[in-house]
Amino acid sequence: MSVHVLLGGAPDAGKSVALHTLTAGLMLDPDTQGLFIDGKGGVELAAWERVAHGGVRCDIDSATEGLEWARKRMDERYAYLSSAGARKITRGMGFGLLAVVIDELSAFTLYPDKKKREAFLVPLHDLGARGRAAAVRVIAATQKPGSDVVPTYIRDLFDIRWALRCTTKEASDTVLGSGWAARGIDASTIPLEAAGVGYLLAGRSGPVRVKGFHLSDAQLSDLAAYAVELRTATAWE
Ligand SMILES: Nc1ncnc2c1ncn2[C@@H]1O[C@H](COP(=O)(O)OP(=O)(O)OP(=O)(O)O)[C@@H](O)[C@H]1O
Repeated sequence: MSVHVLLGGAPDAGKSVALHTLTAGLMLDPDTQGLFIDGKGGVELAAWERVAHGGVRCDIDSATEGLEWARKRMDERYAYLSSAGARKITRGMGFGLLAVVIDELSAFTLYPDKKKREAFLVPLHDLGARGRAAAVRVIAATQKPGSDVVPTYIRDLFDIRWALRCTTKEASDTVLGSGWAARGIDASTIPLEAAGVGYLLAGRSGPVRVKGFHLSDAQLSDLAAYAVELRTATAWE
């Protein structure tokens, strides 16, 4: 099963809206735990603050600490699987999804301090590589999907890729995988005014042109408030 999602595209292509739509789908299940990391200083993911473990994390130290927290949860799940003789976390085992949502991944993958950058990349890679069986989902968006910006070994962990409008065919191919632009599937041909339109690669049949749902800021804050309400509902009963 495919799990991790990478969204790439030029400024104003519609990445944040798409990221929120996917996030809402996960966070409206009250069993989902969310880790939110915002490379844009908190402006993008602020709506999810109240359901974010430890709040929305903006600086690399708290982002890394959050990833290490998620990694511990993942290890606990693996320990459970091993004691239960099961291969993957499924409903009914008492664990919800663990969603790791990252906006502007490149703020961390390009962080100037190499030590801090690597401290961030190690748990991120581990969550990407081993998260599948442990019901951990990583969803990340970036304006700069190039291999010089997001290391290829990280990028390749994302099995669902959504290329919104890109500025060049190379950028489109970096999100989707090389060779698609030459075959006419090229997100740099998406018109400027077509925000939310992109090529979605999910599965074996190749990228499909899709338009994401447009979520207004008011709808987003309603959904986020509902996600909070769902988590406190039991306290009212
Ligand atoms: N699916 C959609 N349908 C219609 N309009 C959309 C859609 N998605 C986004 N938009 C509009 O496009 C504009 C840019 O969207 P958004 O902020 O998500 O882009 P972005 O790629 O995250 O930009 P940046 O990288 O600069 O933050 C906004 O005005 C938004 O309302």
